[in-house]
Amino acid sequence: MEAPRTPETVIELAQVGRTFTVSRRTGVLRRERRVVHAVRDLSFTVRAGEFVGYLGPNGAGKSTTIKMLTGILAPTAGRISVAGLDPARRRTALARRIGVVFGQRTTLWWDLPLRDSFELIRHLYKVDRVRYRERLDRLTELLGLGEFLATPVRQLSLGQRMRGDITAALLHDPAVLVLDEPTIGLDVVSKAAMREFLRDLNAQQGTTVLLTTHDLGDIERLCRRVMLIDHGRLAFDGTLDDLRATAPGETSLEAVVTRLYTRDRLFQ
Ligand SMILES: Nc1ncnc2c1ncn2[C@@H]1O[C@H](COP(=O)(O)OP(=O)(O)OP(=O)(O)O)[C@@H](O)[C@H]1O
Repeated sequence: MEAPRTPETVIELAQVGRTFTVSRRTGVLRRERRVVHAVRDLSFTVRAGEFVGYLGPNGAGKSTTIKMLTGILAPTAGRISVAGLDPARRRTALARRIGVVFGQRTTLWWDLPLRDSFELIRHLYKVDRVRYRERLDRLTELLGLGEFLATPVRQLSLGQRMRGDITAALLHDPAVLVLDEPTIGLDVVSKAAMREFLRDLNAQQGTTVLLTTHDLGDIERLCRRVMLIDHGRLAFDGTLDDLRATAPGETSLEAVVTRLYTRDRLFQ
């Protein structure tokens, strides 16, 4: 009998660190320089087809990690590989293999109709015209984009814009999708639809998803695995059940996570 194949590793971080040097004025002619460790000694792997939640309190280092995974920031220590590439050195090549959505800001062209933004993205990523057409039709149907494809992005509601951003991130059929607060500000119906879409994408197409969110409903409904980062370090990595088991007696995930966030300190 053949041994089951272990899915390949698509994201790998080995002892990754990222520091920022900040300076502040402490007197008329004096400045004090301070080194901020946004991420320290961070190591983890994500395998193809996983749906991983990446949690942490404000300032924990989530955005810094995502920026390093997508090549926007280079690490100051350690090694990163995403889809077999070093993100900071191979940013353009990586862009063809991953999709990224920042819930707080759009990657679409503000003044252009949604359809034209997609067409520009097709050119940027050199997506074959026939495959692009098929994919756009499919995403239009799944995300209900039809009625506002001709609308300029600036006139879209937040929920419509978010569906546009998700489509833009998926047009080139990436193997990895990185989501930074994709449901922020969405109403309950739009949020449920977005979650259902993401769950199907992962289950049916095997797209690997790394999701950062402060919405624990996203985590409960989507993620089998959860990583928790605190002060730039990995504080927890396990299944949702493992996470619940860290705080026996707590019934809600919110209470469990609150306990972990505040275990050692409050607002340090
Ligand atoms: N460009 C920068 N210059 C200086 N310090 C920075 C910079 N970017 C991030 N930091 C610091 O690094 C730490 C981690 O920030 P990061 O934005 O990664 O946190 P986060 O987990 O995404 O927080 P939030 O949930 O509030 O978005 C914080 O202390 C932050 O002030």
